[in-house]
Amino acid sequence: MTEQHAISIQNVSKIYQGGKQALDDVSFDVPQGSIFGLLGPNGAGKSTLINILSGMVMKSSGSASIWGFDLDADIRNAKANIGIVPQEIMFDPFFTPFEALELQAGLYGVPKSKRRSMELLRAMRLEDKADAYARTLSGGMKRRLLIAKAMVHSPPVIVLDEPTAGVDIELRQQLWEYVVQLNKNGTTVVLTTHYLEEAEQLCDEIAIINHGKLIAKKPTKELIGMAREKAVVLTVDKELTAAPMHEAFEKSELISDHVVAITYNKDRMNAGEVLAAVQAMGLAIVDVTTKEADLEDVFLTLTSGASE
Ligand SMILES: Nc1ncnc2c1ncn2[C@@H]1O[C@H](COP(=O)(O)OP(=O)(O)OP(=O)(O)O)[C@@H](O)[C@H]1O
Repeated sequence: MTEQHAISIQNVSKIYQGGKQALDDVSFDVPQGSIFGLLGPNGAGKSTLINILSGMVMKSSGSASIWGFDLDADIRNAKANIGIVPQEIMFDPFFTPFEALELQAGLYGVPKSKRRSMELLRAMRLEDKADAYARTLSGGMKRRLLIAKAMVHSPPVIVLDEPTAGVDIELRQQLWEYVVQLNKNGTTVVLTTHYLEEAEQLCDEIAIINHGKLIAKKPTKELIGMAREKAVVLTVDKELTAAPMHEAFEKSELISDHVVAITYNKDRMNAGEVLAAVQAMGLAIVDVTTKEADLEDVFLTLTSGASE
């Protein structure tokens, strides 16, 4: 058994009945101890991949292992080492949160002495709802209960599929704080999210899937470094009737009479050269702000480029 990867995915493909190819030869590893982001536009294949890991969807080919246990050869141990928080909220409405956790722990064969239902409810700030019916919980509370459910068997890897979809900002912040805490305590966290800003802040490493294919997998900082386009916003001394254009600029847009936003390719020129080109057009520069690339830029560039 190899222990260096929390999850290893090798050449995994999935073709659903009816012929839809949701995953096409996807391979990547999730390092132990990381917070790993799995990003992609709607329908990219993220849920399919997560459902394969949870055993809910059968892959068509390839192999995968969790904490070193092969999904095909040793599904029991593979499952024992992962906790999956699904995208959809599903509960038996007649159980209380405490009962739901006890039941889940029972399903995983966690002995009574090792159960930590109250501890998990406290961590998810649900202790005062321990004995309420699940159907009386708010959407955010249900989502937190789902996270607690995925943790009953103390798995070293937890996967959160869009955990903050439809959750208000304050609660999102709380959920992420808990995720960070969980990770600090040694749990490897894999998450899918549409909120690129959150992925950028939280994740050590990010994989991007588009149309079933892995199109990037890098440490977050490197991925952001892949953005080629940078922008400067210049305030000039003269009133502008048209945006100053130069063949080396990617784009030039008039923001107001005196302000122009210029996008350039950082491989072709630097900010100094952009300023020099504008000055050479007879304009004096009064003020400059630069815009750093973020994950959103990279994401859009990669996902639009790979769609052909
Ligand atoms: N059971 C199924 N049968 C046939 N096609 C499916 C099935 N489940 C998903 N698909 C298709 O496979 C593709 C990938 O879907 P998947 O749900 O994995 O994407 P996703 O990246 O998780 O998207 P989202 O962010 O919207 O959840 C989509 O085109 C989807 O319509």
